[in-house]
Amino acid sequence: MIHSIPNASIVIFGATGDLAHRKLFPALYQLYQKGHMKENFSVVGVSRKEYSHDDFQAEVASAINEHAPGAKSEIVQKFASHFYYLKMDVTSEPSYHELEELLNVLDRDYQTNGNRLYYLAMAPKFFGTIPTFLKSEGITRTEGWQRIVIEKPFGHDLPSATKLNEEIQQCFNEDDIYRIDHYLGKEMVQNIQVIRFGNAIFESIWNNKYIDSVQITSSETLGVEDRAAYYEKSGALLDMVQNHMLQMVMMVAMEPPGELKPEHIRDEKVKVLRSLRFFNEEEVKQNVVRAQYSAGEMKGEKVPGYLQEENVAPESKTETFVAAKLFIDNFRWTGVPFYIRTGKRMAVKSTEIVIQFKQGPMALYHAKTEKYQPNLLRIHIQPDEGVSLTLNAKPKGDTSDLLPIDMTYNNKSTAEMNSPEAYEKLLHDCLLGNSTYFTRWDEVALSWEFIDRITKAWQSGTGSLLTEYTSGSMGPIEADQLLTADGHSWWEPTKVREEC
Ligand SMILES: NC(=O)C1=CN([C@@H]2O[C@H](COP(=O)(O)OP(=O)(O)OC[C@H]3O[C@@H](n4cnc5c(N)ncnc54)[C@H](OP(=O)(O)O)[C@@H]3O)[C@@H](O)[C@H]2O)C=CC1
Ligand SMILES: O=C1O[C@H](COP(=O)(O)O)[C@@H](O)[C@H](O)[C@H]1O
Repeated sequence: MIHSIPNASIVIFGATGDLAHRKLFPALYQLYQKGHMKENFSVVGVSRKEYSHDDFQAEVASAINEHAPGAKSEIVQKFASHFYYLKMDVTSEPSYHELEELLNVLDRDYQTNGNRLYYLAMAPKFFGTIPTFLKSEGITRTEGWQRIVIEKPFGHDLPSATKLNEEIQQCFNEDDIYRIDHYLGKEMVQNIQVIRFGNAIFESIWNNKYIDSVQITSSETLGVEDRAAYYEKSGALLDMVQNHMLQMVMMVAMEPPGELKPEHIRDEKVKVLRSLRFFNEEEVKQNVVRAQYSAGEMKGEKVPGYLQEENVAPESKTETFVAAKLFIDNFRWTGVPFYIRTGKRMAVKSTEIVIQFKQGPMALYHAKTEKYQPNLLRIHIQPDEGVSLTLNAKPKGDTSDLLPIDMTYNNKSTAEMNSPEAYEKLLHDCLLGNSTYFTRWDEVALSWEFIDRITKAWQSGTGSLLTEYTSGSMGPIEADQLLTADGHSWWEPTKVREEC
């Protein structure tokens, strides 16, 4: 449900950066032009570059025109007039006094009641420093609420994430810490709950008695682009699996919450991680595949391999693709493999969840034909948003053959990725104090514990070896073998099927 956002000041640390320009300004703009933000708000952009307030407002307007197509210029101008700029090095204590002075003026001018949201759109090395100074310099000491949004990556392993968390928790209460995972803001990721718990026909068969296996694919066509400095250290495991992929697993596998309250939902999600089988080194080798893209062709154009990309070490062992077979050892899911895969430079940009149902007890029809397909429920996260259900029917006419048919609901079909919308939803929730779709510390800690075992096995050399896949493919053969060993195969994302 959409509510009006309370009066507040928003401080964006890293306001000249990529995230602020491509996602945050457009997301705030959408909230404003839809009327969810009234006039009583201010946004302070912070970074080290030299800008006047006017320059910054012009920059914000231009980012919105570029990244929010169709924005109306008079609304953009009015919206941008709420923006202020402070040149500040976040590591320098004295500059926080200037920030406080500016915020005090804005609190008064916009009657914000001292409500403040701090968004850390900065490199992770600053995630501990900023909250520490915000508290020590008294900026968080106002009458209103104080909330902080932390971008990813939240640490690079469990010890670093724990240390960071301790630093932040010394300055903000857990309830006021919003660890963002933008996949949780995606329309269809949020819809998983409704599809499951709002439809008796699904919830009653959502278990190992009726479900054969689950597949989650998030494939990208882009390569590492200009992010090698970050990506070389993270790879696909830390960049996508630790957060987005595990979040989707939790949403599919969680038990129904007692109530639709943030803590009830987050409690159920975290229970999934408690039941997730944590691999030993041998199990990592058997169940986790890692690979790197080699040169290939995308849309008829030659593209370089990962090792030829700018700022990538010539001998780099960073994985750009991960596939894994996961097990959730609980009453509902024992015996149902969860196959996940994600990678860069793959054939299509697509995120899809496929629930494969078991065959009925007697092969009345499918014994006679190869056209039989198991029933599949596909949840299309992006670029299309929707759900489809594959059934078997009889083709028209005098035949006993089978014809797989799709019943499809398309929520929205757009050429654009829906990330800005995800940020819009999440910013809206955060300004309203709703943390349902933000990650709680216990979720983050458990996901790191799971991931650290994989990293350790890879580093020790006992885990699976790094293999290769051609740019423009759907990943290495080893990822296919992970499934064929169980008599399964990857269901092609809908986009690939359409393009064939
Ligand atoms: N970009 C994206 O699509 C995504 C980004 N993220 C995360 O968001 C965060 C920001 O990413 P992104 O915007 O791409 O990063 P950028 O490198 O584009 O921006 C970093 C920002 O930090 C500012 N900055 C750097 N050092 C200081 C300092 N000492 N004091 C004040 N400001 C400083 C820079 O401005 P200046 O140099 O002027 O000081 C710039 O505004 C990262 O944690 C990233 O992992 C997460 C998901 C997606
Ligand atoms: O967090 C990240 O996500 C993007 C993919 O997001 P999407 O919304 O476009 O699917 C990924 O490209 C990036 O490497 C990662 O840091």
